[in-house]
Amino acid sequence: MHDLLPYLIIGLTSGSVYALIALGLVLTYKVSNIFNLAHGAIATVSAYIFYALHVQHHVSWPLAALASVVGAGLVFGLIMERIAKALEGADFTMRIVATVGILLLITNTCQLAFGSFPLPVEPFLPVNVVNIFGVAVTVDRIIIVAVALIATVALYVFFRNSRLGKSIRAVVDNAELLDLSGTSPTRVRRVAWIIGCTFATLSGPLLVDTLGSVDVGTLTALVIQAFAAAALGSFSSLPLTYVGGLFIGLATSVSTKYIHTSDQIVSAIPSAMPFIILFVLMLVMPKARLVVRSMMKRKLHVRWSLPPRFQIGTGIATLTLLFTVPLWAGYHLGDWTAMLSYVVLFLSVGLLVRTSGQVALCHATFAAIGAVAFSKLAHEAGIPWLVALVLAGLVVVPIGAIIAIPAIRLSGTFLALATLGFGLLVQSVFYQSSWMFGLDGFGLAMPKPHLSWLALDTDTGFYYVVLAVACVTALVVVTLVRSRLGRLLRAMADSPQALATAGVSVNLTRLLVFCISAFFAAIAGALYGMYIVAPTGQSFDAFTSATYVTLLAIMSGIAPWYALNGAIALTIVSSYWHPTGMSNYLQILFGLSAISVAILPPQGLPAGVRAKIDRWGGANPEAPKARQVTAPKRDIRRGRRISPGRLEVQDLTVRFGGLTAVRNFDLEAHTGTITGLIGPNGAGKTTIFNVCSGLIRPTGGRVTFAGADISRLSPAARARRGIGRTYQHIELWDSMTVRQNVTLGHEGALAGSNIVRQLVPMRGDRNAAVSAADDAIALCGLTELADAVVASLSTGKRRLIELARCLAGDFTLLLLDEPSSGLDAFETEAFGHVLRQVVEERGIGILLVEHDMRLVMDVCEYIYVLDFGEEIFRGTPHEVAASTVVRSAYLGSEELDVATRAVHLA
Ligand SMILES: Nc1ncnc2c1ncn2[C@@H]1O[C@H](COP(=O)(O)OP(=O)(O)OP(=O)(O)O)[C@@H](O)[C@H]1O
Repeated sequence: MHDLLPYLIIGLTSGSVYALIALGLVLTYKVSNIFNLAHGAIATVSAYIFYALHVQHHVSWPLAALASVVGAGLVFGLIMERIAKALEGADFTMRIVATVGILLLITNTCQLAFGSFPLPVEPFLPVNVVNIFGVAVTVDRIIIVAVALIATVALYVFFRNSRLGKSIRAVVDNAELLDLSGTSPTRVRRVAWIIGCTFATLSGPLLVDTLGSVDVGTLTALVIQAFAAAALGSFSSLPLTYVGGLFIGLATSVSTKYIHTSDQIVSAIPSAMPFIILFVLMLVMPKARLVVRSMMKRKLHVRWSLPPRFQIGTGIATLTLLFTVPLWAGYHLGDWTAMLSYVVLFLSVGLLVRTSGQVALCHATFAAIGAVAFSKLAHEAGIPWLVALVLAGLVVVPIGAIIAIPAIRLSGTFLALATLGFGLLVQSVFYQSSWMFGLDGFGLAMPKPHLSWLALDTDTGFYYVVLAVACVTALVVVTLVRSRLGRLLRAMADSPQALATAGVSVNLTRLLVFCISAFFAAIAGALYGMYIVAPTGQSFDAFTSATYVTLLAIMSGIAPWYALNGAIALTIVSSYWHPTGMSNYLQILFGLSAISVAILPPQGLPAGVRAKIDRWGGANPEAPKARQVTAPKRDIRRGRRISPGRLEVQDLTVRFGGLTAVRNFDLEAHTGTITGLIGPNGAGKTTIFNVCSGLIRPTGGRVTFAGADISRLSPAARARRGIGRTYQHIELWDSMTVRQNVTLGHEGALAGSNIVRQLVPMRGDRNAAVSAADDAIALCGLTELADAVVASLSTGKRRLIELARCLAGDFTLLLLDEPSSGLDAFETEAFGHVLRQVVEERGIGILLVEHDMRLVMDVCEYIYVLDFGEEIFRGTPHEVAASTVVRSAYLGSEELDVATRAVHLA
């Protein structure tokens, strides 16, 4: 034990600093839903201000510390609150992009001002030694631990007892309510941001004292320790976050005592401890804790791209230009080669981030492993160049699959965190090992392609090889984006839930896209490594993955243009124009662009100009033009009556923590009828739907469909069995057209859980899907809007599209959740008519949750009435209308009165 004490003291000291940063991170996350990746960078600023005042201008350390902690804390608190407010309507991708932008801005400004090398600082806290349990401890360590403890206790007491602290807690729970009570949520959030940033700035000088130097990298990367500590505190509990920080410090320090080995990988474990903890926590933490509260969905951008004719023209011109590069590039040729390898990398990143909407921050790691695998295969094993390149890509595919595991559990910021943690873990444990780049620092041997009859290993020859690989990659990615998988990915980006309830095994889709993306990133890494000649770990720094994602977020255009633009911005600009600090200025520009793109999504070209270009290019995609729909006079599926089935819910109970949303509920819904499920707000209707479609696991009870117990089936499997649904809060694939949405409603079950079918349709699939979509679109009166992008349509139309999507699918029972809300009286009547028609002609069943009682009474044959999660009545519309129990549950509801009168008159 006595031997252990020094490690415990070191661990407590560093852990205290981690705890401080983590507390600030949690506080700001709680009030704004923003995980600030730049939180460590804010600590860096205070460290540099302290350095400038104390070391360069000889200000006494207490004054320098006060100025750097309070000054930077206040300024950053105010700035960050403004940015967080501007980001309120932004989706999670843009939130991540904005904070990476801030990180780039801060770190590169610091590097311009103070250089990239560590600056030494003499310890300024007292270093006299005191004896604790027989161990000599310097006073500075005691001070650091005490400062963190006092700050944590003060923060806790402030939260519990002060009015402002209570307001901060209230703003987390219900900002509107706080506003109504007369306290400005903005002011409260501002205070929280100032406190949060001050906790970061406080850790800056403390860490400088412990490390004896200031540098950008170390302090900025501390955000990972902070994230790990915050994860241990479930991203919400301040005391647990403090304990989490201490735990990480202790785990790191104590493991150095016990891990003494010559094995390079095992010996790297202590320094990688925070990344290991973060990654493992992301894998094992209960999913419920990883749900971001009230996070905005992906923004509804109506994407515009050049008409195909112009794209082909631009493509030919670009290819011609790229083909002639060796003729005029001179000594810049190498940079053009690097640029092309980045095109491959950015296409791979874009497939994940832009097409499928998943922010993964580990592509630098995929690239590093690809480079290493290629070196081993081509250099050590002597495998022919092209085979080695493809094999290097394939080696990384299983790693992509492993990363897809957290992607299945996590989304948004948490996926970004887990993947960044993975990248840093690989970097700190494996980069220096002989498995990867080795300790000698000489770099990998990267053979270039060699043919006896063609000079491929010259600079020019190699340029053309990389150009060829980039073109093939672009072709494959563009084809993929336009293929069935591309449609699934775009749908997944907009609403994975809707995709799952359309019958698609979304996890498989995720797995596929991660594997494909990892494959191309590995190829890019190998090519980039060949360009560098002898790459080392530094060529693939894990943090650069965040820069790639940010860069892609600010680039316009569809594949492959965004990749080309991004690669040119990253490599070619600084190749031709390189004043001192150019790369820093460029990164600052990326950072500023990322912040502005996140805050103010680019509007692109004015609509008039776009329309003109569309006309010149012979396309007019934005105008909702009525494509000649070949809807048959009779629905081709009308003749096909489905076999009778029954959805049965037995003894269902659903609890959310202490709240029982549904209690011992039974229900039957038959094919060939419309069954109503009504009840006041909060009665538990949507919860029952979620259980039936597999989105919620009930606390008790079971669900059977067509005689089979489906209680344990996934949402996609239930959809494939014939249960379709719409959502109370419309879940459409907003970036797609009406026709694409409805067609995918049919294609979903065909893609299902089959890896090949998700990639390529069977013969005839496409025609069947288009035909089913045309029918459904015509049935719902949407023919005129078939080519309109759904994001641009009214709520009423969007409800109809959701119904059409369901009708295009091969479903036998539809769960419709408040489908008429947003429709006017005329549309509702027509809607009721459509429902009756499909039930009559196709024989499907409908379970209808609806607040429009007139519609319910009009179309339903049997109705279940629910209140506070329990059935209060069941019967025919007449019986329901006559029931005093129902009337008292709906006390004051005019709708019920009107509808009741309608029933009695009928
Ligand atoms: N994921 C959840 N976590 C905690 N509570 C939940 C969750 N989902 C629903 N609830 C609660 O369960 C109860 C039933 O909600 P539900 O949405 O099923 O009601 P509803 O009848 O559909 O209401 P409405 O007509 O307003 O949509 C409500 O008190 C709601 O706040």
